[in-house]
Amino acid sequence: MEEQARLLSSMLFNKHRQVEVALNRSVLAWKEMERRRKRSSGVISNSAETAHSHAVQVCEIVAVLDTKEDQDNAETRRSQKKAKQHSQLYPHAFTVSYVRRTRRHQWRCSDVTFHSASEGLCERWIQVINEQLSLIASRPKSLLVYINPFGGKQRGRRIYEQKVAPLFGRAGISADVIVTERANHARDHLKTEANLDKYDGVVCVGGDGMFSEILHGLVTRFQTDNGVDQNQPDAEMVPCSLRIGIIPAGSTDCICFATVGTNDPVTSALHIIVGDSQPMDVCSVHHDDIFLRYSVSLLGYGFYGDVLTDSERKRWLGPARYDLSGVKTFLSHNYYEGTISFLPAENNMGDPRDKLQCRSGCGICQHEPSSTGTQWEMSEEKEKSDKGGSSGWSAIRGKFIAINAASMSCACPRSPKGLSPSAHLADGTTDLILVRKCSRLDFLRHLVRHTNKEDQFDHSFVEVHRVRKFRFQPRHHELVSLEDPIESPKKTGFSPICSAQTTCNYSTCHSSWSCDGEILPNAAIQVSVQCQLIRLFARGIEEQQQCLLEDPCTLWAVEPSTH
Ligand SMILES: CCCCCCCCCCCCC/C=C/[C@@H](O)[C@H](COP(=O)(O)O)NC(=O)CCCCC
Ligand SMILES: Nc1ncnc2c1ncn2[C@@H]1O[C@H](COP(=O)(O)OP(=O)(O)O)[C@@H](O)[C@H]1O
Ligand SMILES: [Ca+2]
Repeated sequence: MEEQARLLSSMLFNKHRQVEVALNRSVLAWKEMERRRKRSSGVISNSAETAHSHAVQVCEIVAVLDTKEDQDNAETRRSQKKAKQHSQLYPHAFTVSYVRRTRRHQWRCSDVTFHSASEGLCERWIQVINEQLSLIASRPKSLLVYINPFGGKQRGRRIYEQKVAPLFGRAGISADVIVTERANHARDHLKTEANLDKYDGVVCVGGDGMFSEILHGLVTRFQTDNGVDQNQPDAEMVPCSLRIGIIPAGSTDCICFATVGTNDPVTSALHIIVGDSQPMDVCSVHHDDIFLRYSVSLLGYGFYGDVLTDSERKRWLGPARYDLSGVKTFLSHNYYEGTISFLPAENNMGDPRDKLQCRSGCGICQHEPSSTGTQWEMSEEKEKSDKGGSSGWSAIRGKFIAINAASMSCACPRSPKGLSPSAHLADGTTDLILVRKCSRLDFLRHLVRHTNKEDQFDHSFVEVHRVRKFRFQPRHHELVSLEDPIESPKKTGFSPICSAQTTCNYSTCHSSWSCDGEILPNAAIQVSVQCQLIRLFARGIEEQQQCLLEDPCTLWAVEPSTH
């Protein structure tokens, strides 16, 4: 940690022990005086929080508040006589609320209260800490919150009111809350009505489907306001300046899980409060040059499309609908024919099998969209110059059980490493996973590997490509010859378990695309990745060692500038 001058340093009391408290521009630290004397010959620990020395990054302070009389008295009531005397001697106090990391990427809000005999000193501490917090421009002050009361286990409203709103209140964030009354309420409100100038961000309380509504509302609003025609697949899109926060209250919560590392409402609320920012790729999906939808997580045809279609009929089951539909779809064991064409990403963009996971501060995602745009233009150039010959595009025709495009890992509680563990959140590419026709047992092996440490791509029937664009054409669109009738849907291995089809028509011989949990109306699609089109109130998944400050003791090394 770079040594910085202290802004403030005082002898205060915490839990009736004398502590030296010091603040510089980046760290608030405190250590017990008595214990320090006792361990003069001992080793000073390097960790962020030892028994004697504590440090909190200023950027992770949630709030500092004057500690009210009644809190003080409550503390006194709990303690013994000595403590009571102590609190009479030091009646003034302030409380710092800060982010504390717990297990599995979860954050909690902890409090530390410092007491003093001097009211003025406490006021000074509150003022100086607040001054430092106000310098953090990335922190939101005003938010627009949409709650889906019916997402997941229908706990969205309660989660917001009980876990999130109190934290926003403590951090001094004002929030306008809209509880949605119908599907697409949030999307439509954002598209046309909401006065976005009033807000520093939009918060979505719900699942991936609800996030998708917010995404569509915001992205469409920004394109409309800037005269961008979304029906043009090659239009240069305008990034959204408002960040989106996700309070997970859905069934899969993949977008939250893959960007934060957990689907925990309190953790998400704290990432919003500290003003995190995580850029994210968005795929635009078109059919015959008509805009269909945007996707940030999974575009899945075949298996995942069929699971979703079936699960929609079982919404009343809540999140369990996916398990039931998953088993049913697995047993159906359908495969689908078609041609997938794709424009591969440049070699320096890594490979879906390179085991380089996208983590907080990921180097691959650090490129500004403009620089990635340059590479993109090079690909476009290559594509144009090669027209008629062997272009940069590749095409694969085949029989597929699943075609998945994962623009991020798609990690979620069901699959903690995700569909494509090395996919990047903001690199301008999507990982195309092609699962060819195989036996049920092989497909089961492939699925099970999503839940353990084995490589789900290490099968002869699975291939994976990192791409910037792709197109899919189902076979029934390619073939019109009656001499080559198409059966539907195709079964592999055993005889059909679910309803057998004997004739083919458009509706039965194709699957559907699941687009972040919404069904697309067309099977033939064109997809382009729009690099870093949106930003979330998140920071990507933290490496474990990022959870510790380097050395809180460095703050003690410099002389105080203020007392
Ligand atoms: C034998 C064990 C097999 C386990 C396989 C697990 C593989 C799970 C990968 C899940 C990827 C999820 C990608 C995200 C999809 C969501 O957008 C979508 C909608 O979410 P929500 O709005 O919150 O409901 N969820 C799904 O499509 C669920 C897929 C479940 C598949 C079993
Ligand atoms: N008030 C509402 N009534 C009905 N549907 C809604 C409402 N608000 C949002 N939705 C829709 O509910 C769907 C599922 O929402 P989501 O929050 O993702 O829950 P889940 O993860 O359980 O699918 C979304 O497609 C969204 O458009
Ligand atoms: Ca990506």
